[in-house]
Amino acid sequence: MNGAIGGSEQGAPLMFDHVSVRYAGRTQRALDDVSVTAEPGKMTAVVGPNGSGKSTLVRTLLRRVPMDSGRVTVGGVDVASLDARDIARRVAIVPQREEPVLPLRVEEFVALGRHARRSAFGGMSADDHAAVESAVTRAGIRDAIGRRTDTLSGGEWQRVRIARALAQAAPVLVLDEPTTFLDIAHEMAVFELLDELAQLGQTVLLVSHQLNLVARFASHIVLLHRGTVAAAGDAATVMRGEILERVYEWPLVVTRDPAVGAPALLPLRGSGRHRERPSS
Ligand SMILES: Nc1ncnc2c1ncn2[C@@H]1O[C@H](COP(=O)(O)OP(=O)(O)OP(=O)(O)O)[C@@H](O)[C@H]1O
Repeated sequence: MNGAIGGSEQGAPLMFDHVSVRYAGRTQRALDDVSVTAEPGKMTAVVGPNGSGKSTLVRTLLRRVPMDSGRVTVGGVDVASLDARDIARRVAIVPQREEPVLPLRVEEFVALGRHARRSAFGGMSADDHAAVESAVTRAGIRDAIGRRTDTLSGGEWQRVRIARALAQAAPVLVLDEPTTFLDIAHEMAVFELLDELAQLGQTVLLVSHQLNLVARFASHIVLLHRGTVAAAGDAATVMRGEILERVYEWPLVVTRDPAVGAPALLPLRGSGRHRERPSS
């Protein structure tokens, strides 16, 4: 990821307000009275073990899950009152999973991010072209231009999907595990890009399993556990050994990231004769 950052939309607060969700056929709620606020100008991260409800929270934004109670607002407007196009003008989402369905070229796929801003029969405007161009540069996918999306590697496809969301130029950017499949350099570049976008005023909500990078970059962290908020706050508040061991059900220590001094998690070998404990 590289290139000039410019023309970012100013963010709007994204609020999940006492949200409860129960999927059909399940006795347990996937989310139980969860409240999360992502503020403009900040990177907010939602973390937690597999199945703790992170993607469900993202899905409530698209109204794709049955909410028992609560509401989700963007800039104070309830998403229940908006149609899909209105939501897409306000929130750009990179979902956790997605396969290239149509045989599109990369630049055509990124241009889909402009859909909500175009008239039904109009072609691409100069603004649309500029937004696609900027997204391609920011996402570092220029080398992939001209290629078909179904020929990309996992990491290339991930970055192309991020580019489509950037092209949307929405005030709120929501990414569900955007660095899966990415190597160290591309993963760091994504975190640095999101940090820059947040500093420019956008609202950035990130779902991630990369706790150590989240601790370095996010200003606000929400730890989900079995559909409830186990901890929320800055890295020092959430990245605590006793909390993380209980939630992840695995022995670990929290140490200091030598580069920046942020809390850093070190999982220990946890079973049988390999069980480790730090020497004190
Ligand atoms: N469509 C569905 N129908 C029934 N249960 C579902 C459905 N989608 C998710 N769940 C359940 O809801 C709970 C939360 O799932 P969710 O996908 O939100 O977790 P997650 O925190 O995103 O997990 P991961 O880290 O594995 O992606 C899990 O128990 C999951 O099995």
